[in-house]
Amino acid sequence: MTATLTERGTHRERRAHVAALHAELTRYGLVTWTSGNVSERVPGEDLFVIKGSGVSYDELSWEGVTVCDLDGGVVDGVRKPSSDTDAHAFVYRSMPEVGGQVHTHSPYATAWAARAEEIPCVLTAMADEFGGPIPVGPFALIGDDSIGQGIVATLRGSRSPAVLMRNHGVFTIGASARAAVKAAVMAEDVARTVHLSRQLGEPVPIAQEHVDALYARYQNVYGQ
Ligand SMILES: O=C(CO)[C@@H](O)[C@H](O)COP(=O)(O)O
Repeated sequence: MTATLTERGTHRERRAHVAALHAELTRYGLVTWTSGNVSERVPGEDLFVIKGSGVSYDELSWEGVTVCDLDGGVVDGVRKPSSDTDAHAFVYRSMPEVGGQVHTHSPYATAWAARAEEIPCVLTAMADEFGGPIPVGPFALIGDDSIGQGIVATLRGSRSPAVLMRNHGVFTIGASARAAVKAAVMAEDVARTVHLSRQLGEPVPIAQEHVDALYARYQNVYGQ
């Protein structure tokens, strides 16, 4: 990652959009202090925008979001980009269909990550959004593209847009940053419900044919 840190004010609208999406992370209780981040690809430009490292959510405006190239180098901005910039860059380079990414330490889902245990598909809402269990990715150190490699290795070929990176937290992908935020919100919701269910006994799995049918309906028919 290079850091020229000069502000030219490019991609201001997308940076403002990504800055505003961070409010969803606090709204749903997915992050504490300055943990977590959101990024979004700039279509057609081999660039993405990502939260500045350690920037307070209360102060986050477009200037708190930095423009990077797909190697993680800073292109425009006055904030050093997120610690996870190289990880996000690796995912954007490896998965052209990904338009947005989110990272959180949301408590219930991260509790599953701490146990390196996938969340089994025992809720229709899981079949809808994740198309099966939420998988666990490998342990990876923070700061280079190791996390990105783990995300790609786990999610490539999976229907889940979320991975629980072992001992760390939740990383989600989507066609847009908003879609990745939704996956992060839903991941925490089902992590909590399945945890509660396990306090009552053993949750009942959903048959694969029903998971497939639910996923197809939600992805293709649900909504307006
Ligand atoms: O856990 C990590 C690193 O993966 C981050 O979520 C930090 O919690 C926030 O880092 P910045 O995005 O602010 O650098």
